[in-house]
Amino acid sequence: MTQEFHFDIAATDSAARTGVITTPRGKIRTPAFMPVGTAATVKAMHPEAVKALGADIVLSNTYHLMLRPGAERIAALGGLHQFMNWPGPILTDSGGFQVMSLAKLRKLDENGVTFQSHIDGARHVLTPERSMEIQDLLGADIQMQFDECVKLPCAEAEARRAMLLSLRWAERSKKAFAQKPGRALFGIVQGGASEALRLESARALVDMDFQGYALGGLAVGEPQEVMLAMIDCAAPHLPTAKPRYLMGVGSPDDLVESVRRGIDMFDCVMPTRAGRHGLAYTRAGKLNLRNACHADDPAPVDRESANAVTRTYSRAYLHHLVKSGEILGMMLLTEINLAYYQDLMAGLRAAIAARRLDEFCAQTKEGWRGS
Ligand SMILES: CC#C[C@H]1NC(N)=Nc2cc3[nH]c(NC)nc3cc21
Repeated sequence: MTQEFHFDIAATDSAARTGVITTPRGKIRTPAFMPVGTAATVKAMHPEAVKALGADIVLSNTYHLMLRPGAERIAALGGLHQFMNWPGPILTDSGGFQVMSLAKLRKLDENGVTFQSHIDGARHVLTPERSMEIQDLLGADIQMQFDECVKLPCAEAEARRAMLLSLRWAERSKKAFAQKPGRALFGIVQGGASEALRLESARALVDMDFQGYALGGLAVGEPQEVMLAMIDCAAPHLPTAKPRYLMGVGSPDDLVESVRRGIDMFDCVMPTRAGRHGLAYTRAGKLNLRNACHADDPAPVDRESANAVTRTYSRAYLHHLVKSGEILGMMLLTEINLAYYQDLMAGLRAAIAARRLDEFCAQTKEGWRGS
């Protein structure tokens, strides 16, 4: 097994790329969708099932795991892979976004963020150095720099202040990063909806030289065309040979349009969260199984699906489970949605390799129009 981290692009179709990221814990086929495993679990899914659906890598979170059960405890138990029974690659987010969105009584200064846990109110401090230490204790294969995630949208001056602080924290993250064989550290391009700030951030991070680059602070309520414009602005200034990761994105249409613009990695809570709320993502678009129109429908979600759950369980049964608040409803719909997301990514990879991406995207979107 290799002890290196490297990205090999196998084919391109316009700006889109397909390839493989090789890590000591396994290969990641790109474009890749990472199921979100925030608290060391992809909610409602056995890890074996997550793997069987086609996921090569999962995401977990520094913020949640430092609060409970604790990074040192996970390290003492053999690290996150052993703890959650996921032997494949794991990417950990660095905590900045979750501190902004979840923690109470946050105080931010040049050193880092002091905050109170949303779980028990305990006081914690996150700095670039502590975030790197936690991600190292977890044993993450891909670690993210610690950054300031200012609430967006915001004034350009505020976005610039946060972007510049995040650049200084990127330097400190890189300095504190325990470069163990095969481990990677990604920088995070900031800058809100400002092309100038995005360019400034991208260029500064590239000069620091990371193993991969993420785009953060998008899909936070801005129109899709603004998000896509930021990708068009930043992606060409990121090294072609390194992975590009769009954080927290997105809907199936977001994935398609971002892959076309050269994004290689994604994570999003949509498929898992929507599944727990009775919503199914399918080739024909979205299906709300809470809707009474499904109460007597014996048809499965998609009889052509490669996934057995999608192909066999009736809409009437799924409707019943969802309306009854049964745990099995969450499990089945989470599987249906992750299966669809992974099948979409597999289709995108194959289409790029065959240099027929435009045709694939047109066919895929035509299918959604059926909904
Ligand atoms: C500004 C910024 C930024 C990014 N910084 C870090 N560390 N994690 C993120 C996680 C995200 N999830 C979503 N969901 C829409 N957007 C995200 C953006 C970030």
